[in-house]
Amino acid sequence: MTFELFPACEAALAAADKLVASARDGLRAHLVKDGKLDRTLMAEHQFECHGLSWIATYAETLRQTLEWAKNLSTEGKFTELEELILRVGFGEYLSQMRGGIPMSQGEIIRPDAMWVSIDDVNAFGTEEVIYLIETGNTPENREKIARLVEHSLDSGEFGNLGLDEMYEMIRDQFRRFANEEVIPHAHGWHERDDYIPMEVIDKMSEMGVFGLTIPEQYGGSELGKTSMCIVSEELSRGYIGVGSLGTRSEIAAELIMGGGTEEQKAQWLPKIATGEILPTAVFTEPNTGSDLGSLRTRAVRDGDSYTITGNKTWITHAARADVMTLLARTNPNEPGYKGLSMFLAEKERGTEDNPFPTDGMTGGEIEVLGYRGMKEFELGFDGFKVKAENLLGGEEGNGFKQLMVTFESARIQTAARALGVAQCALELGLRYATERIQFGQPIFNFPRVHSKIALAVVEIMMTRQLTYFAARQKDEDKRCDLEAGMAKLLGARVAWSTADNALQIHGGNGYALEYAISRVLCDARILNIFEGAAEIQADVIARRLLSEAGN
Ligand SMILES: Cc1cc2nc3c(=O)[nH]c(=O)nc-3n(C[C@H](O)[C@H](O)[C@H](O)COP(=O)(O)OP(=O)(O)OC[C@H]3O[C@@H](n4cnc5c(N)ncnc54)[C@H](O)[C@@H]3O)c2cc1C
Repeated sequence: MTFELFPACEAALAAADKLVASARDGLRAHLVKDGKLDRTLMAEHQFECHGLSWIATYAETLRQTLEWAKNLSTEGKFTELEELILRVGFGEYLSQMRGGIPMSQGEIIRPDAMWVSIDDVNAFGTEEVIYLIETGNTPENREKIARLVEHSLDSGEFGNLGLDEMYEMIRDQFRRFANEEVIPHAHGWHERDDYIPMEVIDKMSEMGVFGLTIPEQYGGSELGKTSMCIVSEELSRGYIGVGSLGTRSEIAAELIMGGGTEEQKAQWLPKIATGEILPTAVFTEPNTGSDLGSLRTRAVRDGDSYTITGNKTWITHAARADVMTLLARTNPNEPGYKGLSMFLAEKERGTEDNPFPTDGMTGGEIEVLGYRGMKEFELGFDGFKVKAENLLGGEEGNGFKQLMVTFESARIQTAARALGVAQCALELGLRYATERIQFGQPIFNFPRVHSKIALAVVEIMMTRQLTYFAARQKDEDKRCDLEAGMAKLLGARVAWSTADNALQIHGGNGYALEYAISRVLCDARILNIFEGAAEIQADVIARRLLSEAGN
């Protein structure tokens, strides 16, 4: 049977939503005690709960992909490539929802594991779902996509992103910047473990990267999160380190906007917006990563200052930063989140020879696989002073709450960085596949090679639409923690799988340090770890989905 494409996708989406509801109900039937979600039971059944997060993420991704396609169609811009992306994307994700979704390599979640009844699994197999699965991710469609993007390296056209003119202009500007100022140098910076040169950061300041989302009143461009996504993706396509330079400014600005006093906003935001001061985010400790609520670094009030004592680790760009958004415990009698406060801790910018010149603070570099260009440090604080006026919001005990307000933006931005890394890997894989000759022809001609390219084109576009959706929600002041978490979760997986597949396309050369894809693989790996590790992200999403349905 043949169906009209959009109505078939609508019907399949309705079936997908029912499957998600069935998984959620199945889980709740096992995890709710006395009408309340039992956290201990939830922890015991983490695999199943995280499965719910993944199928819900797939359903939301399909919804946003269909919205994108319909909007393009209305504007007369729905060409063969976008139609193929929609077809392959729906076919593949529906098929995985029925048969099993990879939460990580080897961890496949299937409906029956979430107590979805066999009847509900069968009900998911509607005529439209079967039609889309059978006609979607076929070898013919993958080859057509591959042929349509085969010569797209110069134009950067891998399907219409669905952006309006203003966003396209921003994208163009940053794409050119990445092509000219970043890509030619990125691999050298990585190989030598160099800092990204200050001249590059200065140019980014001039282009307004650090003040993109800061209100005009404080010297920013007040452009919103969609612009932030576009800029972060294009810069990260050049190099993840460059795309991540804005992350700390974004976190600091969000913290100050959300929790700062008027004086703090006036003092800090204009300088962050212009790039005059570079912030760093100081949260993680040697014994405290995902479980931030138990962190131990102490801040003790002593007249008009606080004295900080403790150890932090994994602090990105710490030496070159001018201010630290530092989370510390002000109330030792309150062991959880409530005892934490956030500080805007000033420090002197370090140099290569003297990275940590400020009194009361020491640091040592952590050597890393990828994500270089800013360097990572462990920090020691012993008698380090912060002015009392630099307690964020002027009131103790709000640090974790203030940080939580920034999670949505930070996750959207990280999803965008993941998309940039994935796009970079896709382009490297495509270039190599079209240039490398084996058995008398470009390896691109072999289905197992061009399929990898085609599926990357599809998944990147779908994840992009989910990320843009979260950004739009944020711009409209709507709660979007769920969508932001989903975009981050999926984006990190797509970045990793695309980088891994692109390296595979390079064969042995991909394993050589001199080839850029070796770096991109290492860069992609971090995305599943920071800004909420994949397991934590899935847990947060599951908790929200399971709680929403009842208590
Ligand atoms: C390159 C890099 C840069 C970073 N930059 C910064 C920075 O600038 N500032 C900063 O403060 N921090 C930074 N971090 C730290 C980062 O945020 C943490 O690594 C992250 O929060 C995870 O914490 P952890 O490493 O202690 O892992 P852990 O929390 O020990 O987790 C280890 C593993 O166990 C899993 N796990 C933990 N708890 C659970 C659970 N309840 N259920 C299921 N699985 C669980 C995790 O998902 C993970 O896979 C950076 C880290 C890296 C590697």
